Parts: sequence; C-alpha cells; structure tokens
Amino acid sequence: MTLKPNEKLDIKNILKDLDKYRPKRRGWTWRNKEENLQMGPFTFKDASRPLGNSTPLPSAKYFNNIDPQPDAVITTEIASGRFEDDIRRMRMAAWHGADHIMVIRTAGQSHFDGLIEGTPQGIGGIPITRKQVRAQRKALDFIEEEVGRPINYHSYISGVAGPEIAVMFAEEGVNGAHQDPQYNVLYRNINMIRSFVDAAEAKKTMVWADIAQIDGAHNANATAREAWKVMPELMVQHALNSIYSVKVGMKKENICLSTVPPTAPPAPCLTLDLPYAVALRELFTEYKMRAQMNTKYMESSTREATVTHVLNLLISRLTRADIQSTITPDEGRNVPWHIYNIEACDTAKQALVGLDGLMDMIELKKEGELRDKVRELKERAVLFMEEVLEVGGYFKAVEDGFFVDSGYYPERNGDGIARKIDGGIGVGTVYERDEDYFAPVTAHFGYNNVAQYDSKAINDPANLIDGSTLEKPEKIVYIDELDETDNVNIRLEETEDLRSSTKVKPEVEWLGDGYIMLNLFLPLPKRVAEFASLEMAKKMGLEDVEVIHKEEMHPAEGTRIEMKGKLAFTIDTKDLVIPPEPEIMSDDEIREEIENQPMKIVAGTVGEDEHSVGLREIIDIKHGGIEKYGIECHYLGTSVAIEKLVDAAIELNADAILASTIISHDDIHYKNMKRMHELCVEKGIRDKIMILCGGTQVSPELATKQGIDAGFGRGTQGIHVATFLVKRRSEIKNEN
Ligand SMILES: Cc1ncc(COP(=O)(O)O)c(/C=N/CC[C@H](N)C(=O)O)c1O
Repeated sequence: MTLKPNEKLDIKNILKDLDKYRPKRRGWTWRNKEENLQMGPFTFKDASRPLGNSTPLPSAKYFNNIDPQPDAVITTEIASGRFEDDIRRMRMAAWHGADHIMVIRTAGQSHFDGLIEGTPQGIGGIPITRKQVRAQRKALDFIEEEVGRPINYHSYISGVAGPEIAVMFAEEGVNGAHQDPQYNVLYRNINMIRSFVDAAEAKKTMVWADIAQIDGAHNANATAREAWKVMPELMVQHALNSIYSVKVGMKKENICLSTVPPTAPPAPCLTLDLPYAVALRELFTEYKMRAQMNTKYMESSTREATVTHVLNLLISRLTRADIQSTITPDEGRNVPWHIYNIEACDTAKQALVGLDGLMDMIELKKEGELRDKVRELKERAVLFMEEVLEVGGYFKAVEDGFFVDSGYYPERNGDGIARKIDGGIGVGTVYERDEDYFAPVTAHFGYNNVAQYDSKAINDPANLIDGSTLEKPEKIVYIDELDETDNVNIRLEETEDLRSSTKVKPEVEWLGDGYIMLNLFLPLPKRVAEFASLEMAKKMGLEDVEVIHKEEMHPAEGTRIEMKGKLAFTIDTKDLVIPPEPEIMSDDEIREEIENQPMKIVAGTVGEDEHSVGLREIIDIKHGGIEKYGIECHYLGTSVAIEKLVDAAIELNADAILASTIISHDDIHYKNMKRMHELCVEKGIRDKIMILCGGTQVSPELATKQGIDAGFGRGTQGIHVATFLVKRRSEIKNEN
C-alpha cells in the first residue's frame, strides 16, 4: 500500500493481515545532517535532509515554498485514546516535520503486571497492546515512505510489566522507549528492588533491539514544587539511570537524557535554565540530549505555552538537543487535539530553523555569571551524589526522602518522595534464581545456567529451542481481540458513515466527535463573561459546551474566552456548491493575448492606506507581476482617493482599475469597492472598464457583491490577475 497525498489513509487496510505484519527494521534512526544545505536563496548550517512531501510554514510562500528541516529529531506525543484516530494525526504530524512519534499510554498502565491485548479505548493515552503497536508501526511504514524520512515509533517500558513490554517492543520493531527504574520508584511507588531488577532485564532487551532510551528525570521537574530547586538532583538522576544502562550494555548514543528547562516566564527563565542546560551537557558529553519542553507551568493559554516553548527551543539551540520533544501547547488544558500537536511541531521546526547558524555568530561567555552558575550546579550535583553514597547508596537515599525534595540541595525541606525498600507494588516478588535456572531466550539479563544443557549455547540459549520469538517471529502468539465490546471494530462501525460517505462532522481528536472551538471577546468581567459565553454557545445550538480558557483583558473592560462545543448536525459535501478554482493561463497565452490586443491599467492603494508591497508584487515584473506580460501599468501610489483613480482611468482610457485594499477596519475595503463601482457607473464608464480589488482580508465572493469584477485575497500572484484581466476583457467584448 502506498499513501497518496490526496487520499485518506484507510485504517481497514492497516488492520488487514495484522497478524502477518513484520517490522521493516529495528532500532532508532537519527536524522541525516546536511552540511551547508542550499534551500531557495539560503544556506542552512544546522539542517537535515529535506522531506519528499511536507507542509511548509505559512510564510514559506515568500521564500520559494522551502521547508527546511532542523538537525534535531522532532517528537510529537500522540494518544487520544483511539489509536485509529491517532494514526491520522501521526500522518499530519509527519508532514509537519515530526519523525518521532511518542505514544502516551493509558492512565496507570505502569501498574499493569502483564501485557494487555486487543484494542480497547484508552483514557489520556492508548492502552499499549501488541495489536495497537503493530497497527501504528505498520501505518508509520507507509507514512515514512510518503514523507521520505524514517519515523521512530516510541512508547514506555517503565512499570511492573517493563520486561514483558520490552520484549514485545523488541518483537514489534519499536524504535524508542522511556525506561528509568527511578520513575517506577518515585512516581508509581513500585518496589525499588523489583524496579531495578526489571530495569536490567528490560534494558538488556532494548540493547538487543537497538531501542533508544529516554530516562525519566523530567518528571522531577514536573513534580517538584519549585522545579529549579531540583536541578542538582536531576543530574544525579540522569547519572544513575545512564550508568546503570551502560552497565547493562546499552551504548551511550542510545541513552537520551530527558532534560527540561526548569522555569518559565515570568521568571527570568534563561538566567536559570541556560546554566543548567550547559552544566548538564558538559557533564554528559557522550550521551544524547532529549530536550523536553517544559510542561509544569502550562496554563490554558496556548499563546503563553508557545512562547515558553520557543524560549525552550532557544536553550536547545544555544546548547544541544539531539531530540527536540514537543508538547502540545494546550498541555495546560489537557485537550491534546490534532491542531495542537501540529502547532507544536511547527513551533519547534520554525524556531529551530529560525535560529539556524546562531552559534556560528555568538558564543556563551567563558567567564562571569554563567560559568559561576554552571560550576555551582555541578558542585551541588556531585555533593548530592556523594551524600547518596555516604548514607548507604541509592535505595537508602530514597528511603530517606532525598529525591524531589523542594530544597535547593544541600538545603532540604524534608518533603521529598520517600519510599520503603520493603514497600511498594511488587515488593517481595524478586526471587533468587536456582542453581539450575535455565531460560532458552535471547537478551536475558543475569544468571542463566545454559551449560547444564549445552556449553556451546552459552551465548545463544534460544538455540536450544531452535530460536525464541526474537529470532522466530512466527513463534509470537498474536492475540487479535479479547473484549468484544471495547475494540476498534466497534468504533469503526460507529463512525462508518463518516468514513464511507461524503458526510462530515468537525472533530478535534476523534473522527466524528463533532467538537468545534469558539474564540470570543466579551466586554465583561471574567466570571460574567464565562457564563455569558456559555449562554451564547447554547443559543447557537452547540452541545456539551465548556469554557476551556478565559483570560482577563481588563478587570472591567473585557475578557477573552475560548470554549468548545459539539455541533449537533452533519453536512454532506456532495450538496455543497463549490465554485471551480480560478484557472490560470500560461505565460505565453497571456503574452500572446496582450500582444494581439494591448492592455492598459491604472493602479493604486485606495483610501487612507499606505500598504504598497502587495500591489507592487502584483504589478512589478521582478515579482512575476503583470508587467511581464506587456500590460501597461500606471501606478498612482498609496492613499489614492477613489475619485483620483477613476479620473486617471478615464484620462488614460484604461481597460482596468486595480485597487489594493489592505485595511479592513469597519469593512472599509468593501465600502471602497462599492464606491468605485458606483463612481464608474456615475461617470458612464462602468461597462467599458474592469474593476479588480485585492488585499489580504479580501474575500472574492464578498468583493463581487460590491459590484466590482473580481476580488483577490491572500496568496494572489500576478498570473492570477493577468489571467482574469484577459478572460474578463474577452467576456465583455462578447457581451457588447
Ligand atoms: C520514564 C517514564 N516511564 C513511563 C512513563 C509513563 O508511564 P505511565 O504509564 O505510568 O504514565 C513516563 C511518563 N512520562 C511522561 C511523558 C512525557 N510527556 C515525556 O515526553 O517524557 C516516564 O517519564
């Protein structure tokens, strides 16, 4: 199956023969750096190989539509709870530059002591099951071919079923995973002995499958009351998981430290976050950096979140980020909708390419405040580690509540997360292996008495059973569905009408969920505005209406409200009357028409409007303007009175008036159009002259309603206008 850009991905094709699917490859893929990449008129210093298919930034149209890709792998985190809808979002994210798809798993899966199967719907993530992993990896095989770049599929291995999940991920070709026993201990209260023994097993399997590992240090950031106070311990946490992973045999370029700039505005965040980022990278030069955007301070303002994310990206560019993780800007609203995943990918791409080459022009000071803070942070981290050793090691330190204490080490507030070595989930479930313990499996950690059966098989125990599932995938027991009521087939039936017809509903995360978002301003105080907006939405017939963001513009003058609500109806696109896209003639056809019958136009920006760039681009030869076809253009400049423009047209016996109308306050642009039409009628020239008006806020349909011949909106180019002029002139000639 090959995906076509103009065709939707067919989930049923993905689900077909899933029991026979085998991953195309194993292991993590880094981007291919392109030294001094030439794109359009520019040279990029920190870019990677461009994509075959992608969606450039909106402003790319000013730069030959280039879509440069930064050097760092870009992550998007997707898990709406329905993997079949997440697949569509993955495709959109890949077109917007994501090549690392991180699938959040359903709430609390860390506590599941075993694999789950089938395709149940998840809460706050998807239940990571073999079938869902397989379906998404298979879909990503097609999506990566479509965009022309390998895509890493990622989820989580921590939790009491860590080893089992690690094996399933290895079997299924998963490329990246979170694995950090400290996460189990601190945040999921899983027994520490169990966690570290499981972690050794899980990491050993990850090594076999070349799965890149992300640690869990970022969680301290998100959990600590004052995140910047835990910077010293974060470096200790990174060190513990990293060295443990190395001891198990993981290569350092697969060990990614999950680092988050610990603060956000209104704190002077760069003065706190930059020293930390520098200290971390200097301590862990051989490891990869996975820069996670800060989620701790995300409120419901996506604007604020985006600015914080850009500041995080500046830190990445000033220091180093091998993986740049993006959190959906609405993390503070916990509504990770399609649009926000895509916005976050665009923010990361836009900021990183915007900062391209920065470090060839500036450098971080080698003395002074930055260096002093870097050194201080390293010292505090080393002292922290030394004290861990002094009290008797990591497990003892956890029992003593060393971690996530809100004090700035060595200060202590005594409010750290303490766990008992003889407590937590899974306590007492680690057993010493017997003398004759034997497991005929590959990538198994620890004691395994293979020699008792065959001393030649010591390095390949699975050989004794003619291969384990890692060598013989046909040995994998693939379970399709376990729950006949909670599975993808039921969900697909429920939304079949929207999939196999021309009917459509809006959606935010699931096909057919019907949600739309309203963004309004009310000249009211916040609380009144909230209830007024709910009333308005109800009167609009929206269902399940909820305010998801309210922002004071002024205590009395006004409030900004964002809300969601469900549309109760579906529309059928086959009933729509869609005017055909305006055809454009070829350059030669237009030139020939003008040579056979010369054309003269007058042009100007009308009213009190000083914007000239747009109109000049439509006219000037160097922008591909209409002059290049031989049309004689008389440009009257800006803030031209309508009367003056019409008089000039009469005086020059022009064929057309081209008026630019950028300012749109109080619909002045449409009022100007109407006035121009009426004035030409008054002066008796209306049937002999074409009136064209353009501007970024112009809707062609509304423009012609004012009586003019054509309106041109954002994105219009000279060829569109020239085509219209030539075609309309011949229409007028035929009419008369
Ligand atoms: C080391 C580790 N293991 C497991 C889990 C998840 O495991 P549960 O099933 O217990 O939620 C996490 C979660 N981190 C949040 C992801 C963040 N948005 C990120 O991009 O890192 C984790 O950090």
